[in-house]
Amino acid sequence: MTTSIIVDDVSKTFRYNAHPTLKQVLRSRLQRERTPSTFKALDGVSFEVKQGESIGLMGLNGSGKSTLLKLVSGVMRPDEGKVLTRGRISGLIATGAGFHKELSGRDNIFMNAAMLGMSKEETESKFDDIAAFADVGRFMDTPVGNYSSGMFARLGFAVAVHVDCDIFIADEVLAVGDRPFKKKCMKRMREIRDSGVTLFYVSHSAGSVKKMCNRAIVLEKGRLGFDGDVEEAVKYLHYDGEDEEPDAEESEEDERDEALASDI
Ligand SMILES: Nc1ncnc2c1ncn2[C@@H]1O[C@H](COP(=O)(O)OP(=O)(O)OP(=O)(O)O)[C@@H](O)[C@H]1O
Repeated sequence: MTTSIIVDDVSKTFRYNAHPTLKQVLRSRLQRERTPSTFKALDGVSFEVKQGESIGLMGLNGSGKSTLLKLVSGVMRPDEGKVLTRGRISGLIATGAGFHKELSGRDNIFMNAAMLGMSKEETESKFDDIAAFADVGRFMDTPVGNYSSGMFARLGFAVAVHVDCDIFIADEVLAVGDRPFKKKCMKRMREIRDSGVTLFYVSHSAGSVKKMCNRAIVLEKGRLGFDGDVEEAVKYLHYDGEDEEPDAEESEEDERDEALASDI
């Protein structure tokens, strides 16, 4: 099987406060603070993905999932290590990313599609399908600055799922959007997965990862905690003593996802 993604010993460092005020700088000097100003959001992460694998990316808040996806999609570069990908990448990394608030939904579809590598002709030929998927109705010609967060997600996801790609990245897909839209997204992602596209799917819900993915990667404070079978990954996360409270939320979310998945 062809290799789709190689992540080789990747690290990414951020500053805690990239733009401190003069007052903050002076205070920290006067108090001779020795707190570190940087931290590693990703620390020596390595794995390989074969074409057609569906990966569930899991981990607690702030563990580095979105950062990893940004590196895989090329939105960011690693400070150390390398990321190699094969083929065209599509997906939704952050709701509303790449949208111009003053432009209408229609104009943003063309602009977003161009950013994902689609020609104007290709977008024109798929426009009706994209608009039907987004289902924002008469708001299509309204500036997207007036859209709700759910409408943003609809538009972004509608464009992303109509790109012929080799790797599909889905972050925050189910975080916004109403139930019918989530259902539509899950169904479409399954179709994308079944067509042989490599799927990278971020979720806090064990239920939807089990349904959608054949492998799971768990990040823990920027490090690779687990890489392998989805069921094992879920057990691994539940055995983590820090996760008592989220377990309860997760089971509620799981129930909703179970219901969604069985609806499909
Ligand atoms: N551009 C940035 N500048 C500074 N810190 C950042 C930046 N992007 C992410 N971080 C920090 O890096 C860490 C990892 O963030 P990331 O968004 O990758 O986590 P996550 O696992 O996706 O979290 P969540 O589940 O909450 O979405 C967090 O502490 C976050 O505050």
